[in-house]
Amino acid sequence: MAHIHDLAAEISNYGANRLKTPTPIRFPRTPTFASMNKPCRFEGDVQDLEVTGTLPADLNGTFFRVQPDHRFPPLFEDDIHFNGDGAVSAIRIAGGRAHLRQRYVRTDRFRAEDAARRSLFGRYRNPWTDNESVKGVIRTASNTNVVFWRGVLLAMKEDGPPFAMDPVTLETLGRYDFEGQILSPTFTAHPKVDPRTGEMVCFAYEAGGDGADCSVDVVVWTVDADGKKIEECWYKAPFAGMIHDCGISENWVVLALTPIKMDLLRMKRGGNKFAWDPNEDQWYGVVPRRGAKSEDIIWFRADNAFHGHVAGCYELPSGEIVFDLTVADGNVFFFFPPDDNITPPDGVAKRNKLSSPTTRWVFNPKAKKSAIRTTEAGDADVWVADERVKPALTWLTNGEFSRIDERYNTKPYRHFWQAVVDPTRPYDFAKCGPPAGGLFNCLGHYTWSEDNYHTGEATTKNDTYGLGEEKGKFGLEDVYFSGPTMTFQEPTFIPREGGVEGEGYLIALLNHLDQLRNDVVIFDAQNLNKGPVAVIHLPLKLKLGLHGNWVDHRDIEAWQERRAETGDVGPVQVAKEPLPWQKKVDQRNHGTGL
Ligand SMILES: C=Cc1ccc(O)c(OC)c1
Ligand SMILES: [Fe+2]
Repeated sequence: MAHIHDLAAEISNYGANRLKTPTPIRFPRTPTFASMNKPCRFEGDVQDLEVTGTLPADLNGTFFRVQPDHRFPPLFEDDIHFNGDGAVSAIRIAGGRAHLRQRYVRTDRFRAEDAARRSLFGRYRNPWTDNESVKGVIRTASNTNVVFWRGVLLAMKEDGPPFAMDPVTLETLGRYDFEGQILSPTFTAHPKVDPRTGEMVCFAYEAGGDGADCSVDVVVWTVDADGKKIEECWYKAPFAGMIHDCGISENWVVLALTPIKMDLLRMKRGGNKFAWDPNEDQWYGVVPRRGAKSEDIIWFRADNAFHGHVAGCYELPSGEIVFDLTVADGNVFFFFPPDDNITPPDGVAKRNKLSSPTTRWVFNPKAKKSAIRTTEAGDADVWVADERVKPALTWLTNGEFSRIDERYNTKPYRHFWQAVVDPTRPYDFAKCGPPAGGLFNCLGHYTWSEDNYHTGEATTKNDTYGLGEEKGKFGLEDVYFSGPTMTFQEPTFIPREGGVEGEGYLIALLNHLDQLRNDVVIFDAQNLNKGPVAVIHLPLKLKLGLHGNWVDHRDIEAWQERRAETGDVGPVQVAKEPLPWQKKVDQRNHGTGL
């Protein structure tokens, strides 16, 4: 008889792709749950982490980041990383010491599954694959971003509302509806704060119904620095696709609509929510930040491509909008392949290797536009620019997760940072296997050249706009290569108090793919090539996360005072009532005696 350890690899809880038994706990033996992405599921605290180098004495704050991390084995064996429960890590740095705290976000989804001690929610953003018992329960896993807002940490995923956590204890306080002001079924994971006004500009897509009906309704809000919703306007998108990130300039919001499309029939059949459409354009919706009306939107379209994350967005003296983001030349989300019923397989262009340059668009918000009608938008107009757009500039950086010094949101900026893919560097495949999540083996610091840096006062040399293909033509590159057994997660910029743009530190998680363990690395943000100034060693493996942010501890303390019972703002109020779409589900269930 085989030894019990030899059997482990052969035993599966799945048959025909379905979870057959919730116990004993066994995750699928698929790449989604292997290597760096083996479930972590750790909740706890580690005080006084080991450090190599010296933690800068002026650092007093917390690096918050979030990872998808399935609490239970999923209902479907082929489940995807993006469907994991949000687990928030907080790296608290002060007085030259560092500490780790990690907690799951107690979403409604988490609580329902925790009570049942098994998974109940099915495929990514497809409620037709759920257990009947969770009908009407908010499905979001809050696994994409953690944003500090007016004293609370908001854990966000674009398929549902944010959940508020205490930034010190990481206790989940509850669903956050902005004190009853925002009741949409969905909410972005990429809100943007205007450093000049303190406003948060946010949006939602698939926002018109229950958040799972493939609606083309898009909404953009502004919440002011005092927490009051001061702007709200609803728009129609040309199709039900994904709008993951946005940019804000002083007067405009730019929404990037990516050609991965939802399909309700496919969902009802138990299939994927999204499918890549290689025949669809990439679109950019431009709307005014103030006093907008639904017909003010202008959708610009360009050749098919896949959006990454936004670096900067600002206006030129001409009134045109500069919008910079990485744009890949194929389907980055391989787990949402084209739908054979919609895109015949032989019509799909074969792409063997994706390139992901930093792409600059210059949009004229006054461009001529025409109304089109679509089945999805019904009687409503969809406003589309008459002329297609082309990139103003394509800088052949090859990375993702662009970040800037966010004190320069809405303004001309000079610096950005990315997790960089450099396939020419050595990689130890024997020790590491395929690099889970992508070969982000470098961190890059990019500085736009004089010609491509628009201070807002200086006039622009228009001749620098052109389709240059040459690497390095558009600015300077400062890169650090981690080594053949390591990759990076998204970097976050930490500004130095009183410093100019880009002066400060860069913090990121480092994946040791051979040891299956993580470090936290801190660099001088302008000298990545010199290597980290400090490395914090975590005694465990986290998972591949999405986004993170640094919060200065003085901000947390100031808000603790304001949010005390006796403070001028008072304790945060979490949602007290179900969302409007949930109330309708309740009524339906009463009607049928359920
Ligand atoms: C990176 C983008 C992205 C887009 C949608 C998601 O649901 C998500 O979950 C972690 C991540
Ligand atoms: Fe993102």
